[in-house]
Amino acid sequence: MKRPDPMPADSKVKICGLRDPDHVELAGTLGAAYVGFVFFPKSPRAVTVAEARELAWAAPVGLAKVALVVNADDALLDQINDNVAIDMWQLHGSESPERVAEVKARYGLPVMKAIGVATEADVAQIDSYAKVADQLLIDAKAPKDAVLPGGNGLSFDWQLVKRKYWSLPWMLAGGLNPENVGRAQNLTGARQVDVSSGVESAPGVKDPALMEAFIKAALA
Ligand SMILES: O=C(O)c1ccccc1N[C@@H]1O[C@H](COP(=O)(O)O)[C@@H](O)[C@H]1O
Repeated sequence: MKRPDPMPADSKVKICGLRDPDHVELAGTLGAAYVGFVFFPKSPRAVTVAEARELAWAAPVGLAKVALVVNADDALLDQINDNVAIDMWQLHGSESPERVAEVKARYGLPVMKAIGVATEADVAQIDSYAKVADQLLIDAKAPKDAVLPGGNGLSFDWQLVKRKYWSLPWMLAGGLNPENVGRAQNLTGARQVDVSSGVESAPGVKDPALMEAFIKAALA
């Protein structure tokens, strides 16, 4: 079905939580702009630094490799930075704006700050990060008892960010899948979308057919 408000030609897709080099290559071939590697041990998508190094090698030229960390200390960031050919940090914990600025200065790589949204008040705090981050990732706020701060396959009320303007690029995340991504893009105006659970057959297991369906739908 044709969309009433077609996405701009520069829509970008991030596939997060990849653990198989073949899937990294596939993501690039299918037209994803970013892949994410999760350095959070509690996640079913967690990879070691050594594994991520191999995954990064599998990425076709032009596919940006994003290191997802959660309240990581400098020791872990140094280890990743020294061993994995990453292009961007994704800070997905409760990092302060000051910590975002520190990470950016320490490594000279762009930083994408994830912000969990459930209410207008959450949306309001985005502005403090817009001053220091290179990109924003707007995700569903994790439930209080959740083990993971993201990657839970939960979406939020997209009306909260409908056609919002920030002075830097932002990415929509949280519970996206091949069926709902077009609607989410149309409603929010997001030019970038990120998915993890929505392209999996089981937690941590990416499904190539779902990856293809998602990327096609998001770039349509
Ligand atoms: O994917 C994970 O395991 C994860 C762990 C810790 C923090 C964030 C994580 N994933 C990110 O969460 C969002 C939404 O994911 P989903 O599509 O709802 O599963 C996405 O940005 C992932 O990068």
